[in-house]
Amino acid sequence: MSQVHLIDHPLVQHKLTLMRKKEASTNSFRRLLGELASLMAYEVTRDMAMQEVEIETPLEKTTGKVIDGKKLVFVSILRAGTGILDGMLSVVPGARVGHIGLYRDPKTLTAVEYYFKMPQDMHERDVVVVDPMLATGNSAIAAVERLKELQPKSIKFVCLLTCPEGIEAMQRAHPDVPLYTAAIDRQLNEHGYILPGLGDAGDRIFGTK
Ligand SMILES: O=P(O)(O)OC[C@H]1O[C@H](OP(=O)(O)OP(=O)(O)O)[C@H](O)[C@@H]1O
Ligand SMILES: O=c1cc[nH]c(=O)[nH]1
Ligand SMILES: [Mg+2]
Repeated sequence: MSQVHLIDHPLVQHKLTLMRKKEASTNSFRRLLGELASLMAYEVTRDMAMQEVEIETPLEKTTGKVIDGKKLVFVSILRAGTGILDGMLSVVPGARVGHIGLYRDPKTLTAVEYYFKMPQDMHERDVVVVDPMLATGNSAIAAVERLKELQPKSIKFVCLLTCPEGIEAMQRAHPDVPLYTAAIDRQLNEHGYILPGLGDAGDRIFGTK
């Protein structure tokens, strides 16, 4: 069973509440998502591998620890993943980036792939997949399935919001992939939207509705 990390830090919860409000403008929704993603990056990268390097301060030689950001790949599920990606990159600017284009068929709610581009040597890399919403789980499950074909060292999944149905589906399909989320909402509605949720994440980030 995959671990579920609920990131309930007060700053994260505060920003999420502002984002949920229907009157939040595209501008503030996008800014808040970026800020939230930077905060979530702290939790997600907590166990990142470090290496010791020799450095010199103005006073003497010493050693310090650094991360190897290049081994980390953020994989954004288009479109809405872009909103999280920017915030994560502001904290780990050296990370590589992959993109998977997926949209949900509105009738069947299955994920349809339209784009896939990853960095090379994925088998040497730790992957963090980002998408604000884990609803039915179909998109996340399809994205992780595709990534597993490339045999990365590890895969984590980060979202802003999920629900019991999404967690259960992901745990059934990919029990080895830990989930990070800022909230677990009540349920899905009949159109596969999370309740109370925040609406359509892609439309709210890009102002397309
Ligand atoms: O768990 P699921 O039921 O698959 O739903 C979640 C997916 O739905 C949204 O994308 P959408 O299909 O709206 O595409 P978009 O990002 O291009 O708007 C969201 O960003 C996820 O990718
Ligand atoms: O509530 C939801 C569910 C899927 N995708 C969204 O953008 N919002
Ligand atoms: Mg959408």
